[in-house]
Amino acid sequence: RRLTSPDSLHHLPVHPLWQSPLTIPGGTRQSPINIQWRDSVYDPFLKPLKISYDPATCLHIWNNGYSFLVEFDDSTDRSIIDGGPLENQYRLKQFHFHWGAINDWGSEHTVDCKFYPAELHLVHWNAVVYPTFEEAVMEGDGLAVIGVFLKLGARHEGLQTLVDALPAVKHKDTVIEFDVFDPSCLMPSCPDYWTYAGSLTTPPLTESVTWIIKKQPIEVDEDQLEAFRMLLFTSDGEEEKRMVDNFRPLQPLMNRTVRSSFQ
Ligand SMILES: Cc1ccn(O)c(=O)c1
Ligand SMILES: [Zn+2]
Repeated sequence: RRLTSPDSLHHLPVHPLWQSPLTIPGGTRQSPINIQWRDSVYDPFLKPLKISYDPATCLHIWNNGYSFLVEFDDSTDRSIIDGGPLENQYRLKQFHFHWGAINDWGSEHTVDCKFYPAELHLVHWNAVVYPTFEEAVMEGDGLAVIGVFLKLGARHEGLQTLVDALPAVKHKDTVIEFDVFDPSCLMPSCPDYWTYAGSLTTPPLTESVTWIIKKQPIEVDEDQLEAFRMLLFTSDGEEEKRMVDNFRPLQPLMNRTVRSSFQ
């Protein structure tokens, strides 16, 4: 006996993405988490993170209905990261952000329970071991995501070229060409990071991510954060819903240790 017939499902309220299951049954390494600075363990064997991105691999920006993604040509090893906690190199596929309706919250990870107004995620996959991104998403060592906190401060000139393009992707499922951008301009100058084993923060929430969270935030100004907040979750013609608060709630640390690359 089917508990819910297919047509009855259509009458359920539509859940925005991150209000999808808050916890994964049997999940032991979910993300995001609070990083308690004093509980993180310095690991002297952690290497410096090596980043080499080719700006020409940038393809387009698209509003996928829960963030805006800047996607890259990942058919070759032209934009990769290596070193850090990683066993081999990982290919850049896309980067996106999570942010709040106001500056008091918006990041996915917190540091000593402090939220930042936004968080950048640069998503890479293990093309050395897995043939496709889709397969890597299902494997424990499949993905590596660099997290960078955004704090309110000076205008970020590198981010501005991205901000200027956002009005063109206001609505869900809109895309524009964006063919030269070097995401390394979004990296803070300090090399220090925390790292831990976690998951995607959006469905399928698979436990396939080695997280590398930069200790130092980058500064952006109020106008740049406001530009994120004028994007819409909704498609053109639908009742407008501002794209804000697109972050997943904190998940239990369970049996994990956060390592630091610094003392
Ligand atoms: C692959 C993936 C998808 C969504 N988010 O938020 C991530 O950080 C990584
Ligand atoms: Zn993310």
